[in-house]
Amino acid sequence: MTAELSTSTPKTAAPDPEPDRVDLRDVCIVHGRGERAVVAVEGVDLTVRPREIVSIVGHSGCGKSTLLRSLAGLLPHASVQGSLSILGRTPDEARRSGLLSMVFQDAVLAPWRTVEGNIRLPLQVARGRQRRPGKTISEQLEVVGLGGYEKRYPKQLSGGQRQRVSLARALMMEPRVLLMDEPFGALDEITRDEMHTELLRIWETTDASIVVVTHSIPEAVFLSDRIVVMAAHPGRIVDVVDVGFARPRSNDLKDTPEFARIAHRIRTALEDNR
Ligand SMILES: Nc1ncnc2c1ncn2[C@@H]1O[C@H](COP(=O)(O)OP(=O)(O)OP(=O)(O)O)[C@@H](O)[C@H]1O
Repeated sequence: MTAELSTSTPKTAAPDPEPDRVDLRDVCIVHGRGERAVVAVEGVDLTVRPREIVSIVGHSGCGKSTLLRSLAGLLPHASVQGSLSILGRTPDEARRSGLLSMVFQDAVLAPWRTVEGNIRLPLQVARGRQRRPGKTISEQLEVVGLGGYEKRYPKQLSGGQRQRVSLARALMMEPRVLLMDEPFGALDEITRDEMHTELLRIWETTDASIVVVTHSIPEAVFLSDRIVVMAAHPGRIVDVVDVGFARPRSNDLKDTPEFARIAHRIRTALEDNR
């Protein structure tokens, strides 16, 4: 499906933006222009409440990463239509002020910098434009279970440890919204399970909402308060599933019938909308 959007469309906050939530209204995102334009996302409405964890699942190419990148203000303004409000601000403003940060699948650490140097990097780039960090680097490393690792280099860390550093870096400015794109996709299953409980433990120490893109249904069910199921051509939301498990959650939850029931509903929504 192709479409062309006005290049003058600004990426704006919603008309009456809620100051405490992420709000998307009728968001449409087009990659490219003219003949080559691809409608990656169409008609998306989504609200993420304070301290909510929302997962986005869907088949490859349905627009999950595109949607997440739009929330982070990482797409050209002209490609995004509709209103996006991050705690009453535009995505750009939210990212620049440190209200929002992002974790990617590959930890994206500079190999020539120590753990400490990697965590410090975004603070140096921002040079005072952001709010002051709430914790020291050492304190933040303690939070992610890597106390004493300041002087190590990325190559001296396991995949799970690198992702913890990436998380520590993202949390330095104490963001109110954390966006995660397949954060554990490159990890083996055992480490992944461990990182699920670790992420929830760390999240308990913050006041952040999390939006996480994942290909893993169990990961989505385990982490989330709500799961958004997307389908492709064009990328759109086809189901939203509430997950009511109490917190804190332990990995035993994954063996329960209720967990299986929710996972089944998600799988069915994905199959029905292939
Ligand atoms: N920079 C780009 N230019 C043109 N088309 C793009 C660009 N980025 C993504 N697309 C297209 O937009 C659609 C959505 O891509 P996106 O990466 O958001 O999907 P996804 O659901 O995250 O996929 P995956 O699960 O494989 O990562 C796809 O059809 C993709 O080919």
